[in-house]
This record gives sequence, C-alpha cells and structure tokens, in this order.
Amino acid sequence: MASVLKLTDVSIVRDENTILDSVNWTVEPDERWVILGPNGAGKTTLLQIAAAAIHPTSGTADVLGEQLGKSDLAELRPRLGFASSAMARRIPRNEKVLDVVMTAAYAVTGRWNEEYEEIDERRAHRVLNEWNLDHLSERAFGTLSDGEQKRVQIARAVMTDPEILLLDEPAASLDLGGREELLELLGGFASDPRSPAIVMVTHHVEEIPLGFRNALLLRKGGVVAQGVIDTVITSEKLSDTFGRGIDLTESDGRYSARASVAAES
Ligand SMILES: Nc1ncnc2c1ncn2[C@@H]1O[C@H](COP(=O)(O)OP(=O)(O)OP(=O)(O)O)[C@@H](O)[C@H]1O
Repeated sequence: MASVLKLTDVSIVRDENTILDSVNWTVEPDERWVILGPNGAGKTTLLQIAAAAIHPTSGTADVLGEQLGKSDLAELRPRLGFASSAMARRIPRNEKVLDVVMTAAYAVTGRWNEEYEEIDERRAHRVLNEWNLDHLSERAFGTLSDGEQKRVQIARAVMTDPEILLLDEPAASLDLGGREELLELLGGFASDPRSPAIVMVTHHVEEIPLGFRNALLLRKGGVVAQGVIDTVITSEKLSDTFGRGIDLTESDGRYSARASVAAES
C-alpha cells in the first residue's frame, strides 16, 4: 500500500527564517506517529503540511499520493481528519454536539438529502459512542468540559472515515482524569488495525498513548531522530531535543520525563 505521507527535503521559510529544515519523513497507512519537540520547533508547521494546509518552500510533499502544489486540495482535504484547538475555536459554542460531528460529513458529501441525513446521523451516533460522548449528543458544544470538547473534536475528525488522522496536542489543558480518559480512547483507536494512520503532536511524553509505535523529534525545524518509538524516545535523544539533561522512565508502554538531577560534585 502507498505511503500516506512522504516528505522529501521539505523546508519551510517564513520572513527569512527557516521553520522546517530539509525534513525527510514517511508515514505508512498502518503507522501511528508522535511528534515531540520544544515550543517553536516546527511541530504545528509539519502537521500543516500533512494536512495539505501549506506547501513546502522547497522539497516535495506527497499527501495521500498527491503532490502538494500539483493536486486539487479540495479533493484531498476530505480524506484527512484534523483536530486542533485552532479548529475548535471555529465551532460555534451553541452548536449541538451531534451537529458538530455530523457537519463534518456534509463538507465531504456536499449534499443534503434524506438518505444521506440518515446515514450520516447513524454514523455520527456511532462515532459519538466510540468517543464516550453519546450522552452529550444534544448538549451545546460550548457547555462541555475541556476534555469533552477535545473528544468531540476528534470524533468530528474521524466522522469522515479519513485515511490519516492528524491531532495537534489533543491532551493539552486536560486534568489528569481527562487526560487519562482521552489517552485510553486514543490508545484503543491506535491499536485497532481498521483505524487510519495517525500523527499526533504533543509536548509531553506522558501524553503518548499506547499503540503509538513511531516517534519523530524536532528541534529548531530539524529532525533530531525518528523511527521506532523505543529507539527515539530515550533520555539521550530527548536531552538533545530539549537542550537540557532529561531522565526518562518507561513503565508498561507509558513514559514520564523530568530534568536530570545534576550529579553531586
Ligand atoms: N506564518 C509564519 N510566519 C513567520 N513565522 C512563523 C509562521 N508560522 C510559524 N512561524 C514560526 O515558526 C516557528 C515554528 O512554529 P510552530 O508553530 O510550527 O512550532 P511548534 O513546534 O508547533 O510550537 P509550539 O510547541 O509552541 O506550538 C515558530 O518560531 C513560529 O513563530
């Protein structure tokens, strides 16, 4: 099966600053990737390329087999699922949760008739159920907790049955319980072979769900390391990425990290 993402020597330059620097990266359909790096490293910019929202300044980016800059993006975008807080801000606060999820389908079908309405509504209810949201389907989006809103964003992103799911910091701002509930759901989704390829940006190794087996570390627009997660998420490589000593611990597939304690002199 063809790669869902293939970036070759991709650079992005803005205001004479190189935000991404010769990135080479391939994502296969059955892969789940986590992207980690400090503030300003270029993580969101990389995700925007994957979402076909921006083109490389140089190099080539193929998204779902279509080369950016040479393809009709209007046809490409419905095949991508994207959840980010920037997108969430565009959801009207008074919109019913069921509608927030279901309208994702209208953007794809571009039509509205009884047949589609029924199919879409059934699928929306199924997706809401999968993300523990069925009891909230009639609630206004703006009345939900942060954790519930994050799950609605993901439910909306998967509503169209995308070929790749892109998540920009899905666990940001969640309390411990909300984070763990989300990670459990994401872990289950990632472990399901029927799920699409997934790329998730995060700031914290604690937010890596089970089932994510690949990682890419970014620093100042450059790739520090990428590949199988346990060869990439290491104390040494995280220290290189964040520019300070980091001690990593791993337990049952979950990670935690803290600054190294300076050695006693
Ligand atoms: N359109 C733009 N014009 C100029 N600079 C930009 C533009 N977009 C992003 N940048 C800069 O590029 C760098 C990378 O931004 P990006 O948002 O991709 O980083 P990030 O790793 O997602 O950061 P954070 O973790 O803080 O969200 C930042 O220094 C940012 O200020």
